[in-house]
Amino acid sequence: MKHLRTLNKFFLKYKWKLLLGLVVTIISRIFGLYFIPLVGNSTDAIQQYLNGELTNYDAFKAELIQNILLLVGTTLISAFFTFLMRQTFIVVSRHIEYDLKNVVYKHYQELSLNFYKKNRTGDLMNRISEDVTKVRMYLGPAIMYTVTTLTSTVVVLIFMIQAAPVLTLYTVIPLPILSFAIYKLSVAIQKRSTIVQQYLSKLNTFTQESFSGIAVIKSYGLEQQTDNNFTELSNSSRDKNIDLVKVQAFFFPLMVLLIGISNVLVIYVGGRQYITGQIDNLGVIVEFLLYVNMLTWPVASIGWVTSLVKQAEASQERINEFLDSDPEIKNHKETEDQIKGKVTFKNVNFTYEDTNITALKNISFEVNQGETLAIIGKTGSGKSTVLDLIGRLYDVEEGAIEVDGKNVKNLNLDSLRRNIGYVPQDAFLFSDSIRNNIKFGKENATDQDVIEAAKTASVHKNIQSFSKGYDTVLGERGITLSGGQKQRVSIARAIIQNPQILLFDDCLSAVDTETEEAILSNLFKISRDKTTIIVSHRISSAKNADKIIILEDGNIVQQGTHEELIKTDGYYKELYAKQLNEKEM
Ligand SMILES: Nc1ncnc2c1ncn2[C@@H]1O[C@H](COP(=O)(O)OP(=O)(O)OP(=O)(O)O)[C@@H](O)[C@H]1O
Repeated sequence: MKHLRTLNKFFLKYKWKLLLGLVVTIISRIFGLYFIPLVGNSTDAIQQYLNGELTNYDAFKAELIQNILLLVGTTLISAFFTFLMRQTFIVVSRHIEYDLKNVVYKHYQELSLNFYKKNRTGDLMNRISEDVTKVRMYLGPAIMYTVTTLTSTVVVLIFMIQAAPVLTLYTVIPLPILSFAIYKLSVAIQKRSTIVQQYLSKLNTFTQESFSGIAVIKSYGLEQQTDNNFTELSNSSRDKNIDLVKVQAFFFPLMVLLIGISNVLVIYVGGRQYITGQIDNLGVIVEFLLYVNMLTWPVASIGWVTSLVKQAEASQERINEFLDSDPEIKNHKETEDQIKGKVTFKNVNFTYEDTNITALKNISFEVNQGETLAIIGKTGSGKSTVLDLIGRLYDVEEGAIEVDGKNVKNLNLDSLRRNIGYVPQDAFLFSDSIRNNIKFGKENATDQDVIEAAKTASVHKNIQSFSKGYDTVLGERGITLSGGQKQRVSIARAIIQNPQILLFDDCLSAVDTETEEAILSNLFKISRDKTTIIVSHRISSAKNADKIIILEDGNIVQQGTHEELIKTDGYYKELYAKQLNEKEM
């Protein structure tokens, strides 16, 4: 139970509701069982009247009517309290499920990129949905049935022992066997349902990927192969489901068999005791038959509840594994910082933990507030890594990265990131309206702000040409926009937040040189007091920058202005000549 201890704080939060649930359950059980002595009493009265021991017909009739009214009354009261019982326990379990999901989601958001690289999205989703649902089964039904079982068993046993102690002993003998058998069965069911669940996850991932990659599947003519793979997977999934159903089919017959054995024992032992005079009235046997049936479900539920708790324990362990993992990137300063934008790299070395690739080697440079730096280099030379390190998506071990002369590790993380407008290489747009995609950068932005940002990113005219304008809803991953349009919406999103540092990661690659020029000149106007770093493969993006650095295999191999670099032999000069040639052709 050690993993489930994490949930104790939630129990404390809802302690009064849970206590109320306990009281309500006890009341509902007492009233729920009260009808049994009434039935026994009525049977005895009928027996006495038939034997001639009771001669007054009116008194006999009055007793029966009184019993019937009491029976209806107590059952109604019990039903009402059973309703309240569900309203407390199950409602609390839903509240805790909600709280737990929020806690997990918030923690996920705080975890670093490295965590996301190590764990698959499907797994993350499963833990926040499937696993939390399993934990809810412990919080709601498991606790509710435990309380019901305990109260029912205690109340029933008190009633039974009062009526006939020896008969009680015989009739409860099969019940622990029933509980154990149900437990074994539940474990077998659980094992099989875990496998079914895994197959379901595989099927989901497969279908999701094949729909997302439908363009590749179609263009390579892979429909038949994909279809075959799907059929194979769904056949295995069906077989595992059939395995599960076979075991589940034992559940009710087993219960009926064991209830039957208890009933036979009541009739056999009770009958013998009645014949030998150890029991005075037949009503006791009738009462016991009802008691046994009232006890069966609670006792059977012990086995079921045990397996629910075991499943919840396993799920909570998986949830805790993520909850206990510390975000690698931590905020070391509570108070906010005013960011101006000067960026300095001092002898920075950086190696990716998972691939062991040293992406940056002894990198040093400085960009003052208001300046523009361009980073040029071949693919894989470390350009994107430079940008990622400024916003502390990763922390460096060797060397230092400073903003406004302070190590980024000592700045308030929130202030730092809010002052960075980052446009990634692969523009990611949410399945939402264009307006909201741009506003993502600044929640309280007005429509005018959105339009201004879109104008600066040279995408306003395109958006206006859509019939729904800024309200155009983008499909999953923004598929209704062209590559260049996506990049520009993504630029507008960075600009709207009015950050002090703008980081553009090769985000003009999909626009023509004319549009590129328009965007760069607009950016120049709005970023006079801001620091801009542009990563690019194109000279046209870099030529107006205050500084240009050339990266090769993680090293700075050249630096200077456009004018200086085109006069120096090296990568920049070659690239310039090549791109000039292409333009002329
Ligand atoms: N998240 C990552 N985890 C592990 N290794 C990485 C990661 N990102 C990049 N690398 C590796 O680090 C090196 C530098 O990559 P980086 O993305 O910084 O290059 P780049 O110059 O931006 O390339 P491109 O122009 O193709 O975008 C590459 O060898 C790459 O394989």
